[in-house]
Amino acid sequence: MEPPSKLLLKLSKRLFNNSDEQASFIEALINPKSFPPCIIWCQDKVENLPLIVEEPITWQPPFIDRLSLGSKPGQNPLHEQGYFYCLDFSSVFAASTLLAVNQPVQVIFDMCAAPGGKSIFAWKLLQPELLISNEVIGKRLGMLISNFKRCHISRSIVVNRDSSIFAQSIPLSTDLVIVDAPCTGQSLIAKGEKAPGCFHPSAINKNANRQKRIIANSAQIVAPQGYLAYMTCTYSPEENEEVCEWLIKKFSQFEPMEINHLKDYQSHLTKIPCYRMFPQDGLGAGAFTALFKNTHEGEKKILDIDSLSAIWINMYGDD
Ligand SMILES: C[S@@+](CC[C@H](N)C(=O)[O-])C[C@H]1O[C@@H](n2cnc3c(N)ncnc32)[C@H](O)[C@@H]1O
Repeated sequence: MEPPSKLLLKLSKRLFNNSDEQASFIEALINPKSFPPCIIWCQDKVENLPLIVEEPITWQPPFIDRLSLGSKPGQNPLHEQGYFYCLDFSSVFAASTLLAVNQPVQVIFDMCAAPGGKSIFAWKLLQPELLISNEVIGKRLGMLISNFKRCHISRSIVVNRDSSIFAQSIPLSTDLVIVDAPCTGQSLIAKGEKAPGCFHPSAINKNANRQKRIIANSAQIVAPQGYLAYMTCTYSPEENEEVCEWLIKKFSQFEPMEINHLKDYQSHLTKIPCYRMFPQDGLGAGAFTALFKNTHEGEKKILDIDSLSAIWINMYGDD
């Protein structure tokens, strides 16, 4: 076990006032552990799943199962048959703000989609008429498309453009935009994975600038009365609360929403409702999440699918 770096110590002091909390956060990072895996049921659940399912958290949606530590759901034949998609509980936590979306959603746009977890969660929960999943990095498209094919994610299209293109081509057209932003990935450390330079101020700054650019472009495609969800898997306030504060300053029509089921996880690092899960909570390596509503009244613009230059389409349930 390596001693905590100065940068990690500094971050812990910014995140927690209490020295015990600082110590448990640092301990979770320098002494990583495994967390129970989860699955999203994309098709109907099967009886007698040959995997041990943990007691659900109170707000856990019925299409999610948390499995016992060490379960390998990806090796079960039902996985290959597309019954479920595997993800970690941190992703479930982050996507769970979407449980607060309380109006019908016709179009969902996932701006940072590969390998597809948040897209599939949103598709299953909100059953949109159309799911548009964008992945800007070409070599990550294969896994996104193969997951959608395997899990039979219908009425969906995959696109591959920079967020600025969509801000221009499909403004005010989408009921829900998800930004699961590229980030420094500090929570990977709590899983025993590598994230080189993730605590370094220059990496944090570079990511924060990219996140602001992506969320600003994404905000422009949200329809009046639509939603914008922002999430990361990193701990730095610059990439999380500060991006959200920047967003509402720049686009004052976006109102951050209170998420009742996450109130115990509310971040004390900002006055606006934002939610964090930490590795020392024992459920997952950590996540940040917030949901905004576009309070503008007005007409939603019609979305021209042809303008998107889709690279994969499954409109009829075939793949
Ligand atoms: C945290 S991952 C997304 C995980 C995915 N939402 C899921 O739940 O499976 C962030 C994604 O953003 C993509 N990305 C990187 N740079 C980007 C950019 N400039 N604009 C949009 N997405 C970007 C990455 O390729 C990566 O796939």
